[in-house]
Amino acid sequence: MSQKVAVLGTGKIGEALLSGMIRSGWSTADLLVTARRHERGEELAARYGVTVTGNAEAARAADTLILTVKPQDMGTLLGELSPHLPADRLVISGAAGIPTTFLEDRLPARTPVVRVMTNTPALVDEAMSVISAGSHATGGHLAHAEEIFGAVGKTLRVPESQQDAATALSGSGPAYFYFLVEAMTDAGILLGLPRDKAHDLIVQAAIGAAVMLRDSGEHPVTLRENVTSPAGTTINAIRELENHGVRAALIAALEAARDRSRELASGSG
Ligand SMILES: NC(=O)C1=CN([C@@H]2O[C@H](COP(=O)(O)OP(=O)(O)OC[C@H]3O[C@@H](n4cnc5c(N)ncnc54)[C@H](OP(=O)(O)O)[C@@H]3O)[C@@H](O)[C@H]2O)C=CC1
Ligand SMILES: O=C(O)[C@@H]1CCC=N1
Repeated sequence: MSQKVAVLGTGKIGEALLSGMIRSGWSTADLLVTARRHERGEELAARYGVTVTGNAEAARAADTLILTVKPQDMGTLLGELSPHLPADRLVISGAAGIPTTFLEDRLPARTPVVRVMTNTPALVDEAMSVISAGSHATGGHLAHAEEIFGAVGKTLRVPESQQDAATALSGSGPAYFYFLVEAMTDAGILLGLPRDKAHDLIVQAAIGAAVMLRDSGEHPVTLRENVTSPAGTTINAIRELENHGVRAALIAALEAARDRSRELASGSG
């Protein structure tokens, strides 16, 4: 028997997941989506050939519901779907900061809830989706969440107490790398390179470094030391990074992201 999956609140993350599920072979007949705006629903139906429906109907029809609204919209969405949700349906939340207890308190008793923090590289099947069980979710529910999010990249199970940290590292993580690329491209302009060439050089350096980090088995320190010749160019740059406190800035930045994730826990922040 086919399992129906509904994506509720299909914005950037919901669409990234939906498109990945279709790319990886899910039948559109088994997928439902909801959107707040009529024109957004029409856009998704035209782009993917999926059925667009209301939140109440999705709650009644789907075996698994994936909620990809903003944390601030989660309370309203749960209010819309909860009265229509049959027992034992799996509810997966993709929202930053929102604890599984927030959903459990607003859904029918003993509803299994799984919390997932994915990231935008889902669009190119290179996401990291960090998965935690709520109090009524079983290993089978976690495995089902892994099957769904495995369509768009890697998955990792963590205790829910680590979700705010995971959100700071990997949910927000791509933004830090885009920021670094943007800043280094500006440096290329300062050094007299045309912007398009500076961009290409930095992006390829990022891709090469990322593949080596993933595939070489070497520690990042070793990889950096291998680039850093005695009395060479790289050590001059590293000294400036240390002088400007870049390491401390990154630690503080991720701590601030973790703190914001904690603040979102009420769903109203
Ligand atoms: N963007 C990212 O990099 C990541 C985001 N997340 C999490 O994913 C979630 C979604 O983020 P993102 O995709 O960026 O946000 P978007 O605003 O792009 O998507 C959320 C969508 O939900 C819709 N929506 C809101 N309320 C309802 C409702 N009651 N019924 C149906 N649809 C509704 C919104 O409609 P409308 O268009 O009218 O606003 C919007 O299209 C957030 O909780 C975020 O924390 C997680 C990992 C990474
Ligand atoms: O900035 C945010 O709140 C979302 C969650 C993780 C990435 N983007």
